[in-house]
Amino acid sequence: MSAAVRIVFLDRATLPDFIELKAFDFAHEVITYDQTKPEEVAGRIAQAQIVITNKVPVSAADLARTDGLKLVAVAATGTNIVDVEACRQKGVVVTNIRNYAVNTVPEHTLALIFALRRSLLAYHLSVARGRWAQSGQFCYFDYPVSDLADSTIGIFGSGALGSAVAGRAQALGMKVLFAGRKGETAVKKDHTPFEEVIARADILSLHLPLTDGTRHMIGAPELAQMKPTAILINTARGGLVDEAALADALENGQIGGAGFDVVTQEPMPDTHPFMRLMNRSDFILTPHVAWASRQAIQTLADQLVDNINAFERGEIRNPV
Ligand SMILES: NC(=O)C1=CN([C@@H]2O[C@H](COP(=O)(O)OP(=O)(O)OC[C@H]3O[C@@H](n4cnc5c(N)ncnc54)[C@H](O)[C@@H]3O)[C@@H](O)[C@H]2O)C=CC1
Ligand SMILES: O=C(O)C(=O)CO
Repeated sequence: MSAAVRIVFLDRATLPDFIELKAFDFAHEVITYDQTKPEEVAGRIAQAQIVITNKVPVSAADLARTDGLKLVAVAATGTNIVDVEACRQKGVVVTNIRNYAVNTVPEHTLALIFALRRSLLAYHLSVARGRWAQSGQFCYFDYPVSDLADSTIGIFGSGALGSAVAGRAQALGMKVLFAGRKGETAVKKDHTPFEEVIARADILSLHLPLTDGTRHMIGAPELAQMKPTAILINTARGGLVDEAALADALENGQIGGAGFDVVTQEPMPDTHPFMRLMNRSDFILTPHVAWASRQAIQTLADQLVDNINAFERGEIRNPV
């Protein structure tokens, strides 16, 4: 009989308790940790053959101490927490989860867009403060309200999520511009040069991975080129935007608003520049829950186990 494969799950608590993991169909033992601190990773994965991580970083130094590790199965689409190159050098396969969020992230993206374009939070809070009762008429106009129809959305990243947002935007009567890569002169078919999208879009929405090439792709120069009424939506990854520059741009009235689901350091520390923005009516922040519909998380969990079972049969699904 072959020895049981040791699977170490570093952050099970990033999947809610109501999510059930399907059975692994090979001889195995699972060691489950709810959470793992960065300094605990190396020790916990040293004797594992398979590591599951959602958001716990796995660095080259952590990999150096492993003996027999075959697979890092990322329980997410974004793999920026894993040193993929170091894995490649050690012959460790990295896989991710794909297409599970094609409803939940676009719906969350649109929710942020609707909320900002119609000042939903600002109106709700002003009603709570008694403003409606004091207004003397059936409505009041303290905050801007704009239709989405006939507006232009610039989408950065034309993969599964960018395309799914585009389809919904078109159904709402919006004009869609897919942005070319920053600094690229020859732009792909059906794409518009990066700088042109920055300048023309009423709504800019990010749907691309965090890499060395995309880090701070939206910084002070790009914010300065945006329309003063434009809003920036980031449901992709913290780090794509220079967050200090964004806070300044909102405070200086340089752009129209921002809706974020992700920040560079999660959980977000109290010292983060976004904490300055939390009482503004043109800013909304959610705590990385765009992916978190019940349906999407179950799909993710099922695909995670399917990928690992396939790997043990010799089939590599979703290699990164
Ligand atoms: N907030 C949340 O809960 C979630 C966030 N995400 C994030 O969304 C990102 C996108 O997810 P998917 O669309 O499923 O991935 P995907 O791999 O289908 O699409 C990513 C697209 O970005 C493009 N891209 C890569 N580098 C680029 C660059 N420098 N410039 C322009 N385009 C570039 C790729 O060619 C690809 O078309 C993930 O990498 C992840 O970080 C994903 C799921 C949930
Ligand atoms: O799938 C992803 O990349 C997410 O951010 C959700 O964990």
